Amino acid sequence: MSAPTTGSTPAASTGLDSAGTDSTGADSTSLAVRAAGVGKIFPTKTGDVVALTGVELTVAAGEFVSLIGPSGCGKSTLLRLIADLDSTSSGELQIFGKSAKQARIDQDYGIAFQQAGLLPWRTVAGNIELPLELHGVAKETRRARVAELASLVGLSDFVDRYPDQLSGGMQQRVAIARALAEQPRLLLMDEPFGALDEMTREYLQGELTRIAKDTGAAVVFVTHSIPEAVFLSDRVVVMSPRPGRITEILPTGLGDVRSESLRESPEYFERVTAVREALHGSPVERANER
Ligand SMILES: Nc1ncnc2c1ncn2[C@@H]1O[C@H](COP(=O)(O)OP(=O)(O)OP(=O)(O)O)[C@@H](O)[C@H]1O
Repeated sequence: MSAPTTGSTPAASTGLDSAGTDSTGADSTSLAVRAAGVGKIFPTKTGDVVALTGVELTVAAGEFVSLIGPSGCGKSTLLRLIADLDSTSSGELQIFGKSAKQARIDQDYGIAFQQAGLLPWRTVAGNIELPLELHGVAKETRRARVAELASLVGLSDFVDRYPDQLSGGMQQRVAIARALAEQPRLLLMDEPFGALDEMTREYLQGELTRIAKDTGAAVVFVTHSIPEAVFLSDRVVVMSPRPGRITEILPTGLGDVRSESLRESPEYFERVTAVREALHGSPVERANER
């Protein structure tokens, strides 16, 4: 993971000047994601739903950014726009300086969702190599890459198993390996640990920070969990609904290595409190609202 980059202020700016250069001097092609004034409206029978408005966000190469906010604030919509699974209604979105469509064609990112979405009739190896197979990668190359990825996610002894022979956490690790198969520079993850028990979840959080660091991939991670967002991220993006927008971006500044002891450190509690207050207001503010 990289050090926190652009600011902690409410996301009033992309941090980019007119030359497409951010405050760290990086040009837009070295940014994993650049969203400038991005909006999304879903027309429905009962009227337009403004899912996102004025989203300004940059994610640096190798940076880990979480999106957090109440249900319906547009977290998944933003991730789907980045993944080119849906199109923006306004604003500009670039992935490594390209359109979302071009980045999809170039396989610049891998995706993992809450449901692992494995093919039950294929083994672990068969699932991991699927994207490579679909893109015509030779069998020998696929085999070597599967071995590498299975080792990365700690499943070397399970490559011949089928999904229904694996725990939920192991299935999710297969999904992460599959998302990494084509060595993407960006991982898009929508609550990938949401369906797991707390212990497995914490274990996989540690694994994911290690994998992100080892591969150098940037990560955009959607979660409902404040501790999870803080533990994983270089920056936490706080969103609010009606219409969905970014209200605050908080750098965690917790350093590159995420050890289990971090979860009990004062710095960690401080950041968790800061994100909680950005989401819900301070206890005094909440009491005054009652
Ligand atoms: N295809 C669609 N058609 C109409 N409205 C949609 C569509 N997809 C999303 N929305 C609306 O857009 C808003 C944002 O939805 P989105 O799923 O992005 O929120 P979210 O923050 O990911 O929510 P959750 O945390 O519950 O998953 C919601 O009001 C939702 O009802």
